[in-house]
Amino acid sequence: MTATLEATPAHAGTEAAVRLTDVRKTFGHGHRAVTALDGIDLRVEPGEFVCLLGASGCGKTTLLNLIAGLDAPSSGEIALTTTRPAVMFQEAALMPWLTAARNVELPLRLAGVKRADRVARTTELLDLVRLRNVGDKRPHELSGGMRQRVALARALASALDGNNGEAASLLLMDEPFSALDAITRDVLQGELLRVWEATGTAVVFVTHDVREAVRLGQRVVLLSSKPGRVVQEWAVDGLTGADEAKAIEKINARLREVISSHAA
Ligand SMILES: Nc1ncnc2c1ncn2[C@@H]1O[C@H](COP(=O)(O)OP(=O)(O)OP(=O)(O)O)[C@@H](O)[C@H]1O
Repeated sequence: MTATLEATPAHAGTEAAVRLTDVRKTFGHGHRAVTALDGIDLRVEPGEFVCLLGASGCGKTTLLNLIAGLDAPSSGEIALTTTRPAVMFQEAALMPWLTAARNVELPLRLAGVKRADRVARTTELLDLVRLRNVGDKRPHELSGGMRQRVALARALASALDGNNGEAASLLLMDEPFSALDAITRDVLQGELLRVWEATGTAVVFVTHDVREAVRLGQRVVLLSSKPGRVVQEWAVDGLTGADEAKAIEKINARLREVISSHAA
């Protein structure tokens, strides 16, 4: 089950959805400089679901921001096949004065998509996240889980290239369910897997929850802290029952080891 980054020769010839080569990120200068990430090599295949796992402060958000193009690496290379990755954060950050449907439609409007196409695509996306009946509600009228579904639909809308209606080819998610209660989180994880299967998008999902990473991901990539480095990765696709439990236990043990070696 355990694999190293080098152990993916089957994809060597194909173009990756995301490819990071020797990426380093330092914040600040001189004796105050903090190296958040160092020597990160990572490849995510088209349509692959990868979970980035690590303790608080190990650089997960920094890495996602770099992939999203929200920040630039200090050195190294980042290559994406899409120019418009979809991004979803812990907080839904919806426009409170707009209805759910208008929130989903907003990125399409900003991209200059024609009204009839916008309406059709918004309806499709609300259907995809099972919110068709609440399109006319404002964010404060929705539950936390519903707001995150709207945020997911909006993220998918923002990733469209022009008005050709193509599904997102890369979805970047930063602990999107961590503020939700356990039952809602469980439901939303299932919904996300359904949306992933329906759209065929590649997903990079940041979490500090091993159980979540193993349930969702095809591959779990563990980062160390200060600086963040890839320490190990596991293929976890399709694991259920005892195999899933064993994987969770194994990854948890390794995560604890990484945290305690950092604390020592
Ligand atoms: N803008 C910034 N300026 C200075 N240091 C920063 C900045 N952003 C992040 N850092 C530092 O980089 C390191 C990685 O931070 P990052 O937020 O990426 O970690 P994380 O793994 O996402 O943490 P958490 O799980 O707690 O959200 C931390 O030491 C943090 O203090």
